[in-house]
Amino acid sequence: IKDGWFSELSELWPGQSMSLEVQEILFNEKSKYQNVLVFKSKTYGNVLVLDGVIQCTERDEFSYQEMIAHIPLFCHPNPRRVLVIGGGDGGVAREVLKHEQVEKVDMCEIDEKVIEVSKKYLPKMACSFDNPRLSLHIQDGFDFMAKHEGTYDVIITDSSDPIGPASSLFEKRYYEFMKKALRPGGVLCSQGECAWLHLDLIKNMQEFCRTLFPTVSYAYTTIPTYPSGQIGFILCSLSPDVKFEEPFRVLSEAEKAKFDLRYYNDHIHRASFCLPEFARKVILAK
Ligand SMILES: NCCCCCc1nc2ccccc2[nH]1
Repeated sequence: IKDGWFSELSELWPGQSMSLEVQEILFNEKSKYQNVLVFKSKTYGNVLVLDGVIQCTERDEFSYQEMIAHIPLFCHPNPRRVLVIGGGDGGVAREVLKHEQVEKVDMCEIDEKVIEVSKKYLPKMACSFDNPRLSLHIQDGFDFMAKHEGTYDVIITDSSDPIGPASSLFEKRYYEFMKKALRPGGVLCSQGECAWLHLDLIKNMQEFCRTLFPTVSYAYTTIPTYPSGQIGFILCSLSPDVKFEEPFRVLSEAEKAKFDLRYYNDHIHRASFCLPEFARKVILAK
């Protein structure tokens, strides 16, 4: 942090950097796995940073949390068992629990320091940790996945980036384990980086996913504080009949009111799968 500004620098986005003006540093310590920083920003609320990379801000987190959770959940006819890998801020769990038919959410976060600071400094995201339907596991998601077979209807991988503790979550072996952990008709949705920055990584992941799943697709959302202002999602289904682009279920106006959504709706669901030509021809090429 220099002259009151935080700048996000990473070899994952060379030559560019997002800066946020800092009002106050709230927390800054090394956990067992990474440096954990929380600061109060001038215009984006509290900001969580892991090893110098922005993970979420209070002002725009809803875009990512709603889309990574509701795109897969509204594509499944009756999701009862859900697994969230990562997402220590609790935002994804908050969104998943809005679905009443979900009986149990298992959440696996490797770094309990992330949960601790989220509860303290990101209360609107960490609001579901005491939900009786949520079961929290402080564990490496890769190891957790290897121990669960035929259990989950939906698996959401809300990981940080491939550099650091989440690197194993971007490998084919992890997707092989997720395939085993899913129930018939199961779907998965993973943090899928950015087409402006990581097209080769996305292409490679889509290719190995196609060797494992009959249905594979890619969507993205706009979010000011992630590099290049957007982030994507990798979607896979064990069912060959799923059409991710068309929500299987659409909420009534009454149900919509209860979900209190600020980003997700069925229109943006469909639109999020429309890719610009430079990305479509690489990512969706069979
Ligand atoms: N450079 C884009 C990073 C995307 C990060 C998404 C994300 N945000 C998180 C917050 C807490 C724990 C895990 C998380 N994963």
